[in-house]
Amino acid sequence: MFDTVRLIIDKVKAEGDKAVLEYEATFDKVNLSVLSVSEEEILAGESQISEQLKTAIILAKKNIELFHAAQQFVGKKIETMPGVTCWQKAVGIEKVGLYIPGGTAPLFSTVLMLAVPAKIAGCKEIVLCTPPAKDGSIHPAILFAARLAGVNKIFKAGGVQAIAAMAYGTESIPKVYKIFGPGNQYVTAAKQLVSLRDVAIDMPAGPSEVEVLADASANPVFVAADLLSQAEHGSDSQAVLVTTSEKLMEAVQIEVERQLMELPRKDIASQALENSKLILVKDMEEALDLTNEYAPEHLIIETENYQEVAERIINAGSVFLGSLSPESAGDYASGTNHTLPTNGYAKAYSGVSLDSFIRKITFQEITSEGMKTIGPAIEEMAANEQLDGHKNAVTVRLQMINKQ
Ligand SMILES: NC(=O)c1ccc[n+]([C@@H]2O[C@H](COP(=O)([O-])OP(=O)(O)OC[C@H]3O[C@@H](n4cnc5c(N)ncnc54)[C@H](O)[C@@H]3O)[C@@H](O)[C@H]2O)c1
Ligand SMILES: N[C@H](CO)Cc1c[nH]c[nH+]1
Ligand SMILES: [Zn+2]
Repeated sequence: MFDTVRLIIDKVKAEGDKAVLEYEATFDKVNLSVLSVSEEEILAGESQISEQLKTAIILAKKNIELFHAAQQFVGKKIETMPGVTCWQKAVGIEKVGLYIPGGTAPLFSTVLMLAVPAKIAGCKEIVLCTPPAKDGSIHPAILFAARLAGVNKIFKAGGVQAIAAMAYGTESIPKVYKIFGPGNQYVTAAKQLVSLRDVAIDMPAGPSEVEVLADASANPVFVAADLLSQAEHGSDSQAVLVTTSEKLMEAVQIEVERQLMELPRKDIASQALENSKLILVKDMEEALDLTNEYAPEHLIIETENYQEVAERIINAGSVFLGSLSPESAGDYASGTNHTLPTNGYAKAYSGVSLDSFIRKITFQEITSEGMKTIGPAIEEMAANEQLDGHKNAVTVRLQMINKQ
């Protein structure tokens, strides 16, 4: 797969819009003449959305805003020695590219998860790419959420070609400094390849995963619903139950089969269930070891003492506590971000947050008092690294200060 992805990236890098348009015809089966979404299309899209959906999107945006605005960095000035002051300032990344998946479902909720923190961070240019439908349109809710959250430009491009276009720039799609957003295995591979040299990325956020960690107190109807909620994302999604109760496991198995039949996306979900597992463990210790080793993107803890269990989680993307906290809450509207590391990457990466959209610049200011105290140590270290130019930059200042 990486070879195919590399080929697409190279062609987009060399041929720009022409290659993106060709790949849109190949992979999304759509014949486009332009990639950018016009103002008229955005307005027409907005008029197609029901008032109920607008209200729900506005509610979700408000919660996501509240949660991410509370993550604002407050840089403290630290006097490391008298007269030597150091501090950090957070600055938004100027140009960011958001990828919104659209292959199997139009994920307009992901627009909020990425554009809301980008806006709070102060990113100036927020570009969005998403695959169009076969008639060349973009789902109206994607357009509505994008406008609401402050996206500057929207383009009809999906998959590898979209990632390559944002990484290198084309005639119409601007080059950005960092690319964000989840996607299927092709999108994730493309993000990893372009990030080797040319652009930053948030993290590998691939096919969705959920683990439910449950004991005998859990409700099998809820557990089955949670497993299926992620299985329906794609045939490569994973839904895992880890439980200390054989009785619960059997009840969940029956419930999954029953609820699956009622799901419109039962074909996708049943393929995902083939990569999924119900695992019986001997005790909570074994459950915790297994969970921390799996490092699930999402973890739902439905046990009697879920707060104690949660204290012992060290590897997971986002955790949902108790029987009334389904993953769907975090996927849409509780306020936390749903763009999260998959495939074990939660051991090393955090999900998207306000921090993902900023850099911290360090500052320092030294007074003559500070230079007198710190200067000799710098001179000594520079001389021993045999870097006399460095030493001299301090010496000339100390000479001037000592003359005063
Ligand atoms: N980890 C997270 O935070 C998170 C959040 C939301 C969604 N997701 C996941 O995002 C994924 C979305 O996937 P999707 O497929 O629906 O949409 P997508 O937009 O990621 O992928 C669609 C694109 O894939 C490309 N493609 C398809 N087949 C190809 C091929 N054979 N070769 C090259 N390119 C090809 C096409 O260009 C198409 O535009 C799901 O797996 C979902 O679970 C993850
Ligand atoms: N569960 C996905 C994250 O892995 C996010 C999502 C969007 N819409 C519904 N769910
Ligand atoms: Zn989901």
